[in-house]
Amino acid sequence: MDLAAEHVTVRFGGLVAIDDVSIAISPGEVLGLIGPNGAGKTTLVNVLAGFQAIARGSLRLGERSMAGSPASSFARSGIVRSFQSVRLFRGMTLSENVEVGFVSRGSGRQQARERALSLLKELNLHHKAHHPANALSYGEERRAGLARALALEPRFLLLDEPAAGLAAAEAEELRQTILALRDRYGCGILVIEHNMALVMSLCDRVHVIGSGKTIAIGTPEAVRADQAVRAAYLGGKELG
Ligand SMILES: Nc1ncnc2c1ncn2[C@@H]1O[C@H](COP(=O)(O)OP(=O)(O)OP(=O)(O)O)[C@@H](O)[C@H]1O
Repeated sequence: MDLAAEHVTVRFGGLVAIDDVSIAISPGEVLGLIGPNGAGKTTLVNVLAGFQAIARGSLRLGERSMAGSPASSFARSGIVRSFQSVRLFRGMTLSENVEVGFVSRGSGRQQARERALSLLKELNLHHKAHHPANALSYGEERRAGLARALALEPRFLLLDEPAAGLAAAEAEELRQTILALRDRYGCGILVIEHNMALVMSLCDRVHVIGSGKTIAIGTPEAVRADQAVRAAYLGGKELG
């Protein structure tokens, strides 16, 4: 069951932020969404997560039309979006932050606690489980954001620049974590990311947009070699 936007257009007043774009994510794949600043990446992810109304086009999860449904209905269907800045509940422990997600999906308190601890272990954060959420390092906070998103049991996980601000070693750790989570949970993962080395090594496919339009869709190798991508996206420079 794919999550797909077809021929979608989004306008902000007179500005066409997304112009007839079709994008699809399949379960179990990691799809990169790249493009220069202002290309429309965040807007497109907001469309897929149900946070942004569309002027034209369609949106579906499998056979089910999602356009016009409230954001809560996207979340209930397993479409989970993470934000660039992690919004943890600061007055709670890390574990409690994750438990909230499991409880919202119907787990009892005890089960939520067990599942939170097991997830934190997978993300190499169990040593911080009972620390206040405001006592995490930057890298830990980013992984905590991932834990929070995973506690919502996503079928599709939409990640907005998960590696922003991470050092190379932390970005590599994040890459391995994302792939392990994909393999374990089988969810489709869309990643907006400016770190090209990470995009090229993490993604099964890459969707490139510029000025609200699709420039190319393909494997990392195909996209890296694409003349239109080089010209429009990087002014002819080598990608990655
Ligand atoms: N709420 C809004 N109101 C008006 N214009 C908006 C709004 N959100 C985005 N835009 C405009 O739409 C275009 C696409 O923005 P968007 O944030 O989706 O791009 P992006 O590719 O995510 O950029 P970045 O890489 O800088 O985050 C930009 O021209 C932006 O200024």
